[in-house]
Amino acid sequence: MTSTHTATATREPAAPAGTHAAAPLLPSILLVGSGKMGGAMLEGWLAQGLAPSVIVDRHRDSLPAPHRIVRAIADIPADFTPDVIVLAVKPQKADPALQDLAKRFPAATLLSVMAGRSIASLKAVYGGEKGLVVVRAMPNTPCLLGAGMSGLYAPPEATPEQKRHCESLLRAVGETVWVDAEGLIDSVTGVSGSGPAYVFLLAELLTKAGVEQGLPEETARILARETIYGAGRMLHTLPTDAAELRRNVTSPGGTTAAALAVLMADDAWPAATSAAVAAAVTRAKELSG
Ligand SMILES: NC(=O)C1=CN([C@@H]2O[C@H](COP(=O)(O)OP(=O)(O)OC[C@H]3O[C@@H](n4cnc5c(N)ncnc54)[C@H](O)[C@@H]3O)[C@@H](O)[C@H]2O)C=CC1
Ligand SMILES: O=C(O)[C@@H]1CCC=N1
Repeated sequence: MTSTHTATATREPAAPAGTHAAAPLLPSILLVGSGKMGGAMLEGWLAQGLAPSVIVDRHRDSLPAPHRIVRAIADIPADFTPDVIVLAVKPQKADPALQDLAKRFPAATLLSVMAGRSIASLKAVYGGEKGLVVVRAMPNTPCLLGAGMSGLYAPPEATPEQKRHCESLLRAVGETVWVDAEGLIDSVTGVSGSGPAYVFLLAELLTKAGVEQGLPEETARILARETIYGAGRMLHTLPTDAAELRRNVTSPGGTTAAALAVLMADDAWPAATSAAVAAAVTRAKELSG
């Protein structure tokens, strides 16, 4: 994996939505799909200063001027040509949108955040027109708070400007890394694209375990949530790596050692985490199209 933004180089995430109104303009976009992922990115982009853009989604009603919202690709204003088309619909539902986009924008920079769908499959559906360049990205929903993590892959034909445009959009909502093989986007999906769900599951399970140990549910929920937040902040902020931070909590012969003996057994978290990430990557490859 290559990284133009290493963890140390871009340690601080983009500011949360609403705090960077005077930031330089991001490129203009045509965002197709403003659901959980497209909508999360859009909130950050709007806060950061997006060049006049158009959003296509039946399920979104309003957008601040000068941006425009339309319900279908056929309704995109005739005077509008985006710097980047961002495709954030479900991978299994992208083909009709791709075919409509191809008629309107035969030459375009397409930034796909869809899990699995390969560049080859997207270009095959887009048609034989010359000039389509597809960059793939795998963001995650913490983009909503400017704390996203995105992996990007650009094919050799992508120009520096196309790469810069795509990277600037993801950098506006969090941290970015470039990978140097398209298949590694599936690996990114298994780790950080789906990753927030693993952490939310941990919060659910810690809450349940706390209740089993006699805590009121709301108390257990707060303990779990704030523990994950605090540990995440330490990981993000301190130069210390995760293993060292874990050891710092673990007194010899103490309570944490007792818990970790259960969690770190070969057939417990080490095996379950590897199998879970592998399952996500396998599913991404099934969706490749
Ligand atoms: N949810 C997540 O955490 C992540 C999702 N992704 C990717 O983002 C994409 C979207 O996922 P979600 O946001 O979770 O799904 P979603 O179902 O919340 O959003 C999809 C949106 O696309 C809209 N849509 C569907 N067909 C359309 C069309 N032809 N034209 C315009 N809009 C259309 C729907 O109205 C909906 O609002 C997927 O490809 C997924 O793989 C990537 C990273 C993380
Ligand atoms: O579950 C999914 O397929 C998408 C991609 C990564 C996160 N959500």
